[in-house]
Amino acid sequence: MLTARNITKNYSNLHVLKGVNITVHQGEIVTIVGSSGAGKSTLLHILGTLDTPSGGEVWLDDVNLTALKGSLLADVRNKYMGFIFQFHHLLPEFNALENVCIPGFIAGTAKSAVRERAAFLLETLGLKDRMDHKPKALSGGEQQRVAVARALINNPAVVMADEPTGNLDSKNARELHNLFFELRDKFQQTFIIVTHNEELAPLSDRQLVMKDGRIVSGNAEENGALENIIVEK
Ligand SMILES: Nc1ncnc2c1ncn2[C@@H]1O[C@H](COP(=O)(O)OP(=O)(O)OP(=O)(O)O)[C@@H](O)[C@H]1O
Repeated sequence: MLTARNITKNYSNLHVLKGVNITVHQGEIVTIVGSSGAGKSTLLHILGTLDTPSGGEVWLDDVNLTALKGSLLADVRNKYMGFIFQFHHLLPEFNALENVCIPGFIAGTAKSAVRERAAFLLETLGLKDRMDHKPKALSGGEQQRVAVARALINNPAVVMADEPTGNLDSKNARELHNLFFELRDKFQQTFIIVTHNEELAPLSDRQLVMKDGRIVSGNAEENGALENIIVEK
């Protein structure tokens, strides 16, 4: 579904990504782990079209995302990708329901349909009684669940999460991880998650380990190791 081919990223003579290949399938939760500075966030941002690679291509099904520019790229990103960051980035002047609706309104979907889906998602995420609260009246875990609902509003092909539980205590982090697995099981939702969390990574469907700008394990298809593919499935 999402395929990255030979991705490189250079900042003048700093080679941050050195030829990364990835294929992510629908309904998979893929985690990207590795030491600080290995290139995880850079890779996630490139996969999510938030950053451009120096070389290589990112494809979503049969669309070459790397070739898209300007408002077309923004439209495709808003419609097919959801994002969750370490800090929720909810807009303080809007309540939970309104925050979740915003990417749906930007996508041009009928307002009533967006509101209905936002309410459904917030209810699914256990926030039925919190929909009209502004972010500052929500706990950290609740704020992050609103951010998850916002990421899901346009029914994205893939959700990219960069340290989504990095700012949560262990109980709230565990609850959010369980939510990702529920969303995968119920809706076949695909996630790519950069994480340092030692509980989440081993539970994911596939753990890609990055070292010094390369994926060094977890990428059975890249390595062509049939036995790894069989173990994973
Ligand atoms: N805009 C930039 N300009 C120059 N160097 C950058 C830029 N963005 C990232 N880097 C460098 O690229 C390398 C990889 O950064 P990246 O944030 O992808 O690492 P990471 O694996 O996500 O690390 P962490 O776990 O600490 O978040 C680092 O050496 C970083 O300093």
